[in-house]
Amino acid sequence: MLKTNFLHIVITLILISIYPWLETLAFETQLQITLAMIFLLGIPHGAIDHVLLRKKHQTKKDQFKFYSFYLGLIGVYVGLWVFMPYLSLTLFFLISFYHFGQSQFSDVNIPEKSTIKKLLYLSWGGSIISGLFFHHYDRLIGFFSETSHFAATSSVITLNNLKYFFLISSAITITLMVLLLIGKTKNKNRFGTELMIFLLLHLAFFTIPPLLAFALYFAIWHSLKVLYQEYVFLDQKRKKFDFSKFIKELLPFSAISIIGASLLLFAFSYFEFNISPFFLTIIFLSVLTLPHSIVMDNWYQKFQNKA
Ligand SMILES: CC1=C(/C=C/C(C)=C/C=C/C(C)=C/C=C/C=C(C)/C=C/C=C(C)/C=C/C2=C(C)CCCC2(C)C)C(C)(C)CCC1
Repeated sequence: MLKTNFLHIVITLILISIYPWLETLAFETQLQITLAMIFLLGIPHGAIDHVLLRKKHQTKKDQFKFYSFYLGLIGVYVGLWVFMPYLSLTLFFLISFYHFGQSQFSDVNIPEKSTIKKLLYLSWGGSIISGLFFHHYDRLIGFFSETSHFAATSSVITLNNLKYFFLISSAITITLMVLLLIGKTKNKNRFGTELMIFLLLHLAFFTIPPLLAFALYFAIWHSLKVLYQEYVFLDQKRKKFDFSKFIKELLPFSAISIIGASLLLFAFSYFEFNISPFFLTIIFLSVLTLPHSIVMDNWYQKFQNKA
C-alpha cells in the first residue's frame, strides 16, 4: 500500500463517521472549507508544474516556450468558456476523468502509452465524478440551473442518464482493474487495496455533503497524493532537498493563483455578474487543469521511466 493511502483512508473514515454533524454545517461554511482546501492543497499541487519538466540546463528560450504554452492554453480555454460553455464543460469533465485516474494508477507497472491503462484512467475518474454527482443530484444540478449559461444541462445530465453512466463506468473500472492488476501485473494485493479505496470513496460521496465530499477527494486524495509524488521526485533528483525548499518552490505560483482567484471571486460578487461562486471556482480550476494535466501526463511518463 502506498504510504500516503493510510493517511487518506483514516481521514475519510473519520469524515464518514461524523457525516450527520457535517450535514448540519451551513452551506456558506461548507463552501468556505472547500475553498480553503482548494487554496491550501489543490492550487499548490499544480504550482510547481514549471519545475517538474525543467531541463538540467534550462535556457531563457525554454522558459519562454513553457510559459507561452501554459498561459496560452489558459487564455484559449477562457475564450472557449465564453463562446462555447457546453463544449468547455464536456472537455473539463473528460480531462478531469483522465487526470484523476492517472494520479491513481500511473505507478502501476504498465507503460503509460498502453491504451487499456488510459481507458482505466478515464473510467475510474468517470465513476468517481459521476458517483459524486449522482449521490447528490438534486443539490448539484441546482448549481447548473442557477447559472443561465448552463440552464439546459439538466436536460442532458438527467438522474437516469447519470445513473447509467455511473453504473457502466464503475463496471468497466472493476473489469479493467481485474485485467490489469490481477491479470497483467499479477498484483492481487494492489487489486484488493484499489477495490477497497474505490468502494470507500463511493461510500464517502454517498454520506458526506457534496461540497465537502469534493474537497475530500480533490484536496486530500488527489492533491495531497500528487504533492507527495512531486516531493519524492524532486528529492531523488536534487542533492540537498528538504521540506522547506519544497515549500519555497510551491509558494510563488500558489500565491499568484490564490490572489488571482480571490480577486476574481470578489470582482464577480461585487459586480453581481450572472454566475455563481461555485461555477466561477469550477471555471477557474478548469482553465488551470488543461495545461496542468498535459504537464502531469508528460511528467508521469518521465517519472515512470526513472522509477
Ligand atoms: C505553474 C504555473 C502557474 C500555476 C499553475 C497552477 C497553480 C496550477 C494549478 C492547477 C490546479 C489547481 C488544477 C486543478 C484541477 C481540478 C480539477 C481537475 C477539478 C475537477 C472537478 C470536477 C470534475 C468537478 C465536477 C463537478 C461539477 C462540474 C458540477 C457538479 C459537481 C461535480 C463536483 C461533479 C501559473 C498559471 C501561475 C503561471 C504559469 C506556470
